[in-house]
Amino acid sequence: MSQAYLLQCADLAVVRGTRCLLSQLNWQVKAGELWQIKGDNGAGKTSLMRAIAGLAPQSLEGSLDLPSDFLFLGHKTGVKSDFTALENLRLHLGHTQNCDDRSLHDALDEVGLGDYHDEYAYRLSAGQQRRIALAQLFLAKSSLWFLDEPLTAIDVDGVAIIEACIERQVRSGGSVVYTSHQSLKLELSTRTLHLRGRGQVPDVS
Ligand SMILES: Nc1ncnc2c1ncn2[C@@H]1O[C@H](COP(=O)(O)OP(=O)(O)OP(=O)(O)O)[C@@H](O)[C@H]1O
Repeated sequence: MSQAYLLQCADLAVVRGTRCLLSQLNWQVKAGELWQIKGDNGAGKTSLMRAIAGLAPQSLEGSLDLPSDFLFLGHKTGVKSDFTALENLRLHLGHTQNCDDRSLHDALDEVGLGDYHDEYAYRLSAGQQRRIALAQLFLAKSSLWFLDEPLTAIDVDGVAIIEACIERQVRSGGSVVYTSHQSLKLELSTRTLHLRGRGQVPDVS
């Protein structure tokens, strides 16, 4: 893969069941770029991200090249209710990111969960549970982030935290690909991949 590109898709198609969602996707993401995947409900934004992230390999056709250490935050939190906030964060990071306990605590503080490190997730609100997952943005060393609807259930202060994380990632030479039905206020130019649904070729702009 060329050094300049973090993601390269060639002639990609995404299929769910018998339904082709998109086809002939030729798309490259360069280091330092911010991309928004747009499209109506059901156009295939989540399916595309999950397929690229390797979570639904059976739905993907075509060729794909990306770094192995990418970060994927799905629109479902994946938080386990009978684990504490700290345990969940440790679980999310798995073996891929070697983080000491201090860094984990600091990340939970950064997302406003300072008083909840040892609270079981089932005792946290929807937005607080989501913030556990978002704490990864303070720990991930990945060059490429995929964020699927990161603003879901997040309040105004939380949105500002996510915006700052995205800005920092892109300005430091990483790349972010995100979906959102809400607007992000970012001092960055954003490129767009527009999914038109029904197996059509997406627009790149
Ligand atoms: N589990 C599933 N099995 C089969 N088909 C599915 C499944 N989940 C989604 N689909 C199909 O894939 C299509 C795209 O869904 P997807 O969640 O990728 O859309 P989206 O663009 O992210 O939508 P939204 O904006 O509503 O989140 C849906 O219209 C549906 O037909």
